[in-house]
Amino acid sequence: MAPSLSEFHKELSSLTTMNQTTAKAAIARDAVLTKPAGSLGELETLATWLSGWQGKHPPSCDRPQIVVFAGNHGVCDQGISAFPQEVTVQMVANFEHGGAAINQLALAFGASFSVQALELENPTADFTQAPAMSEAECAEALSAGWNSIDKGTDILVVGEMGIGNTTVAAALSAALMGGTGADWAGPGTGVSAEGINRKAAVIDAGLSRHESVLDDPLRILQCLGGREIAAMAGAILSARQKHIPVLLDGFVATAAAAVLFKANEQALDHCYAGHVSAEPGHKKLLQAMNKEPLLSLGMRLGEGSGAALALAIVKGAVATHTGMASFADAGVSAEKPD
Ligand SMILES: Cc1cc2ncn([C@H]3O[C@H](COP(=O)(O)O)[C@@H](O)[C@H]3O)c2cc1C
Ligand SMILES: O=C(O)c1cccnc1
Repeated sequence: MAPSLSEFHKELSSLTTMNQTTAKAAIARDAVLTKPAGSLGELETLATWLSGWQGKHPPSCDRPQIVVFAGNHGVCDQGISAFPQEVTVQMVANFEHGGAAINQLALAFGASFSVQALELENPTADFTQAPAMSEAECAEALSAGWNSIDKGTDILVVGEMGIGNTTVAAALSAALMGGTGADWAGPGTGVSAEGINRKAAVIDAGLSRHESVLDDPLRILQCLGGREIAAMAGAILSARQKHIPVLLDGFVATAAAAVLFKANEQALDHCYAGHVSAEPGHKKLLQAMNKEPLLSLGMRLGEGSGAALALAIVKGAVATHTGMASFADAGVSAEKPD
């Protein structure tokens, strides 16, 4: 049977929850490791978060999976990117040959990598003219993401490639969080100030055309989104139901996640923000969802690259949490009472 949006609505209303027993086991172990209490800062929070969402203690970061989804956007007809649309399919070939930034980051941090091209020869409709996708197309893209997670994956990074998709992410952000095109449009691949104004006007046109669906996040995704963005949303939701924590990448990946957040404010509790992108809308979008980024490196690439770098931090959290000695085992004196 063809997938439908109602199945994803159903998943969003029956989310798995964090395992309190394994989260507590992590907190208890943390308390006896040979360091002053709290001295590993965010690494301690990460170890507990991983344990809780993986539902196991000790937690692991041995089988990270990075999946990049690629899609093309009809809204490119409005002249909203510094690059031509054919770069999407050219970059897919580059990913397949190992030549993109994300290939090198996957290698550097021992992650598996795959790319899924989603009907690149058939771009979504220009959202200023029509819904970007039919309901069936949107559900199909969500399903592609839902089915993309490998057996044994213990942490997931989703990334994207799609010329024009910072305009799409900004339109989604405005529709989901409020505001106008000017509040969310940014340079993307490097458009001029005039280009940013054009992006803002295109987004405003999309918002007014699809005004009637703005109270339903999955309809917003269908009307203003794109295939790679729907696939990222499907993968993030699938990871939740499979007890796999997720690292969020930049503005575009976070806009996909924001669809889930607006449908259910608990839907991203299994997600950590890997980094904050230089694309200006990203910081605002993270703030709207109460997410603190792990890294801030001025990156603005997408492809999952910022989240892939954050794998190094998560690996550090797991290594210290699992490998350190306890005060008792190491014969180190514990803190004196006051
Ligand atoms: C060579 C190249 C590699 C990329 N890798 C990611 N993106 C990023 O830039 C695009 C979004 O920016 P805009 O909305 O301005 O088109 C997306 O494909 C995103 O993944 C790239 C862009 C280019 C040109
Ligand atoms: O932050 C991102 O996801 C981003 C920024 C610029 C271009 N592409 C993606």
